[in-house]
Amino acid sequence: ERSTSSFSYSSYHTLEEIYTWIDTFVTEHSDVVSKLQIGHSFENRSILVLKFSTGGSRRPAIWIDSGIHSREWITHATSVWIAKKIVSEYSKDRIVTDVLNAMDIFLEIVSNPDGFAYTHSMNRLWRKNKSTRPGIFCIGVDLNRNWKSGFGGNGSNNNPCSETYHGPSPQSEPEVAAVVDFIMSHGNVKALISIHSYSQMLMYPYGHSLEPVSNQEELYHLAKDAVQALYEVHGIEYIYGSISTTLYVASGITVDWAYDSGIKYSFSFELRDTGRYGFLLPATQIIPTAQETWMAIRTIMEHTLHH
Ligand SMILES: CS(=N)(=N)C[C@@H](Cc1ccccc1)C(=O)O
Ligand SMILES: [Zn+2]
Repeated sequence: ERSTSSFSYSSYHTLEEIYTWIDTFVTEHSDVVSKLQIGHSFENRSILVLKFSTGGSRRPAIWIDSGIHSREWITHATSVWIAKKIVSEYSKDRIVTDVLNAMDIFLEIVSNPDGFAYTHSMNRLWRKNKSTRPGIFCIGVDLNRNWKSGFGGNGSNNNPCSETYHGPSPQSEPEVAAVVDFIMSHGNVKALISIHSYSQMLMYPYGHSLEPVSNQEELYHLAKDAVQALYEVHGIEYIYGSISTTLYVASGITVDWAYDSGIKYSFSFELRDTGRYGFLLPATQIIPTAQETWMAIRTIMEHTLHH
């Protein structure tokens, strides 16, 4: 469509609709937003990242990704709404203005485009990417088990038919390698937020081990403040803590790699709900979910700016 104001933020959209929206959004806000292509998926779809920047060069940055698990549709929809929120709050909201005057924000809305297209075409509950390998008869790698930190450990699976198949080697998947290459070459990413659904949780490393990270106290209190900011919007309650102690042991995950790569503010969200609808969250909950999630993310951004 010609303008993002005719886009329905309270509906779920296809990959093509989101990619078209991205082009319109960048055109409309070209003073602050640009579109980067950081790579291609296994099936050769573009992997796109929105860059929010008000100037400078190689400013400290915040990375946000959603949709690594393709069936978690609420996460892409939340990221689209948040993209719009960032540009509408700049020069209005003091925290957003301060953040964007000092830092860049990178937002990868569709981290698993092949899987996402497949959830629209063939299998709504597809989770993994769509990679195939000779002699292996099951499709896809769990992109939240393919990262180097703790790769192949407990809470990931060596069986290609498993939903938590970690792949043949760390970063074997183009969708993961593209993000690793981008963040490593940028070299100044201070915070990473990886958005999943569902369970209503805000978690931080480690997933692959029970040992606390060095700044565990700081992350605990930041998560507490973020969850409180979220709660104040619609009264939705989140639990928070380290992944391995709050949820389960999971190895080769995004936030463990980020943390071990020096990104000390690494978080993973599990958005609404707690299982009533699960991955099939009704579209009527998109905007309320995005509104509350934004307040938690804004809290994390503010802390990152000042520490
Ligand atoms: C329901 S789910 N698949 N999003 C749960 C998700 C939990 C998790 C999130 C972040 C880091 C580690 C683990 C996973 O198993 O990958
Ligand atoms: Zn997930």
